[in-house]
Amino acid sequence: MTTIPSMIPSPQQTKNSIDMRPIYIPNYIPNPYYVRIFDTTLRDGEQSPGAAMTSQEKLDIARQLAKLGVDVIEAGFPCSSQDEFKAVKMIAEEVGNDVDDNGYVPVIVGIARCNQKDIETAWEAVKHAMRPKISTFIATSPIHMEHKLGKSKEEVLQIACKMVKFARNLGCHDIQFVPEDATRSERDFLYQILGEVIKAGVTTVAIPDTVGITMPWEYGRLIADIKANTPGIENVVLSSHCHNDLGLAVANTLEGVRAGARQLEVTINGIGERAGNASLEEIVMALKCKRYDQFDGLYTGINTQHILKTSKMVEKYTGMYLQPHKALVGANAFVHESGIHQDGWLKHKATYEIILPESIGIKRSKGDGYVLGKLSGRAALRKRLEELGFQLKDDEINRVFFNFKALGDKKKRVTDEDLRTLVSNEVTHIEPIWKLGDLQVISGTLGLPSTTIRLINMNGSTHVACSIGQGSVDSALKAVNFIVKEPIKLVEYSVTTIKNGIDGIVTTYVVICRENSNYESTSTLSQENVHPTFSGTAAGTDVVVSSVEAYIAALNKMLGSKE
Ligand SMILES: CC(=O)SCCNC(=O)CCNC(=O)[C@H](O)C(C)(C)COP(=O)(O)OP(=O)(O)OC[C@H]1O[C@@H](n2cnc3c(N)ncnc32)[C@H](O)[C@@H]1OP(=O)(O)O
Ligand SMILES: CC(C)C(=O)C(=O)O
Ligand SMILES: [Mg+2]
Repeated sequence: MTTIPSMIPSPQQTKNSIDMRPIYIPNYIPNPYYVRIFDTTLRDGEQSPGAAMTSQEKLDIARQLAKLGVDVIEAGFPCSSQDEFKAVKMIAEEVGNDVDDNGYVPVIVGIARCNQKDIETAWEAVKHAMRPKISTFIATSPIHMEHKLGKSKEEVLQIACKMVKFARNLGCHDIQFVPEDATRSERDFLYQILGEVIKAGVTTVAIPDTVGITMPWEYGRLIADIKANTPGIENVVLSSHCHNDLGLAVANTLEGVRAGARQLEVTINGIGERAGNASLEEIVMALKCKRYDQFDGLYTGINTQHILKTSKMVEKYTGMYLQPHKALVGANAFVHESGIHQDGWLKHKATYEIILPESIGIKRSKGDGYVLGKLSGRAALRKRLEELGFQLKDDEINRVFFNFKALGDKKKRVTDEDLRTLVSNEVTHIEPIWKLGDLQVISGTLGLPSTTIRLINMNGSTHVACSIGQGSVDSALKAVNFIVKEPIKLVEYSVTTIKNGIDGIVTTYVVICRENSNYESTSTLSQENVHPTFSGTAAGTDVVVSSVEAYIAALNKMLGSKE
């Protein structure tokens, strides 16, 4: 066992030598403020239903995990299949020997049950790494020992010690022992078995909350109790391994580290068996955010700039897609929609953002960071309009804002296209060129729907046309097109009912632009090519009439607009 040097740096010294990774000694971390990150995305993460990866994909992720700077990569369960063995071996040979300029190379772990075949296979897979490690586990809770293993406490204790010694005799000197289902195990038995495997030669012991049943304060207490009661515990590194069945994996892990765990077992995006494991990004950023006020100066060696890239890679390879509101790496994690937040954020980012998104590798460009919708306010509307190249006066903003809110009530998002339409509506005050006279629709099961329409031009002339179409509305709009003879492209069409029931009022919203438009302009700020669009709305009890009226309203704006 390594003896502990007497010179331990203070938090202040640690503060000054920020993010220095101490040299790797299996059973001891030379800096008491350093927390090892043990990534198990490729082992427990892959146990997520449907997340299986090929050996090549696992190798790619392992390379990325090394860029992220994890201390330990649990690469897989070598005994589980041939391709899994190959994956772990490739990772050990390649990633496990790729030493960087600072001497960093990740430890490569293969997991094994407490039996000779698993352990031999794991060793064969990892032994070519510079820092190979075997993690061997056996359940210690009454329910698992009785119903799953069919073994007594004495048998489990004896198997565990025998298998640790077996692994050492193979030549493996860095061994982790895991008492599976530790949080439901009897305390005294836990202290006993941990004490015995430490004597048998393990370098780390992990305490898994295998079924995610534990409360944060219970998990913290368990770690503290193990530290206080396990013979020889000071000679090994204590590791936490928490599952998320009650959504507490991260909270439990953080309590674990506060109580003395100095290795944290985590996965990218929090993927893992059932509801997943503690998420690497959440743990690392929580430690970073609250390093001095809550965690006594504890720190990790993670290069946080690689978090987003790693998250995206794992999402893609596992097919485990992130919910938009996933902390830190979800699509909405740094996006603001409500007006009060947007206003604050536009004035000073830290009003609503606790970390710089750039610190986890998010690159923001213009227009990122906020979206417009029903709950947005004038500040964000003005900002986006400016980004799109529109400089509006206050009274114009107020009028656009009124219509913007009305649109927001109908749609989930108000897009840039919508904004351009709202502005074009605001700045064009047009005398109608066409009005609806009459229309008649024939529809049913006998033949195609057809519409006969009469439009009145501003010069007083009337024009009649008839058209068939895919449906009643389609036939009516086509009949309008026959009369007006303009190249119109329908960009958007939506109908909402204000009151349920067949007698309800329908509101129709139509957006059009010129087909093959040459009237393209360039937004001054975004430099995008922009086709002017024109909208119209109408309401009534007849959906076809309402649609035609909305279409004609948009058409009149288009005809009246200047290039
Ligand atoms: C909490 C965890 O995350 S543990 C890790 C879970 N991960 C996995 O299981 C993924 C990889 N697993 C596999 O590919 C397969 O389960 C294999 C290849 C390991 C084993 O397959 P099989 O031999 O067909 O066994 P099967 O999976 O059906 O059953 C597991 C056996 O291991 C035994 N076992 C379970 N845990 C342990 C252990 N830690 N030590 C020794 N034996 C164990 C069980 O009692 C059972 O034995 P039995 O068949 O005598 O009843
Ligand atoms: C086998 C161990 C490490 C585990 O994944 C668990 O108990 O959750
Ligand atoms: Mg687990």
